[in-house]
Amino acid sequence: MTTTSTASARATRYGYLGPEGTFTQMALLAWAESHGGEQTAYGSVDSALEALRLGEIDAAMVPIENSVEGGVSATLDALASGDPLVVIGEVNVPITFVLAAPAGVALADVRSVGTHSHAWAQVRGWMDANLPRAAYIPTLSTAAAAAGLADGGVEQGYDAAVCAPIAAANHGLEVLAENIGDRSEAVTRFVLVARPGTLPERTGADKTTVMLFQRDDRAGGLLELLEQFAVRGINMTRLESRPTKDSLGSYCFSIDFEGHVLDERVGEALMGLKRVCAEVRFLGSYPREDGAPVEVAQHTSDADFGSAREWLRSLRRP
Ligand SMILES: O=C(O)C(=O)C[C@]1(C(=O)O)C=C[C@@H](O)C=C1
Repeated sequence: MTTTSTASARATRYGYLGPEGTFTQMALLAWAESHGGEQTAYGSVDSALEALRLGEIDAAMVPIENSVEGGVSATLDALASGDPLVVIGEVNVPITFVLAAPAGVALADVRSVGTHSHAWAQVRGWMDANLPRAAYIPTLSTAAAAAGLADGGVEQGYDAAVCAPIAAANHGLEVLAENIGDRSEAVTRFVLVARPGTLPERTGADKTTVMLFQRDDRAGGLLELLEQFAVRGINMTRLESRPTKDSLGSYCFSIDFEGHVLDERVGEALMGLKRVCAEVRFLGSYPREDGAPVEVAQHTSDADFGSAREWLRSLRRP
């Protein structure tokens, strides 16, 4: 765990998936440009979120979703259980990978490659074409893979690392190949997570994240959840199922959707979900990074919900 301070008076204490040189740190540095703060690197998503739950830090930056490989299970699972946490912001980072190795190692010498599982999934095509026999060694982050090579790397059990260019430079590694990602436009979305008690203001360009646990397994059960969004004109931006870990075939659903808990249609949808689900874990409402305003579907504005509620009140108290 390493701490770097970038601001003065009562700095916010941020944690991130480290060590230095991860894409997660890039996300936090982008956030810190406008928010300042003190930064502490943790070895895993779990340890960063544990430190947050224990109050050692005020917020943690963690990866949640990649445009090529999808959801980051470690983050989704850590948010689904344990003391509640909420997302208060998001940062999208374009992903560029290099293959790096200590001086003297040539591409032809590489028999094994260390990196994070999400990074490996994004360079699989390049590996098949260029190092088809290389063994994959999983590491806790791309920067941890680079750090493991810094002292020769023999005991790490791999010859080269897939990492960000900055991680290769930080550890004095040589770049054997650049831009090895299979999709040049790959992006990872990171979320800044805090303890409950902070609700970012409604901006009109917001997202909300929830984790839904069903009451029972029956035909139409998922449809019942989804129609809570559909009938209120709410657009989902991510939907994933994760095992509840209780038994085989038991799943919960991690969902991001457009809108803020203070929007009437979102409030109504959350109440609908609360009625039909065994548990609704509210994981925060926060501004979208791209600032794209939510398109409010016909008959689903705050005014529409407000006048319908007034009408009902008039019927109940004639
Ligand atoms: O290992 C890192 O550098 C990370 O920040 C983690 C992570 C991820 O979990 O997806 C972030 C971005 C890349 O897609 C690969 C790995």
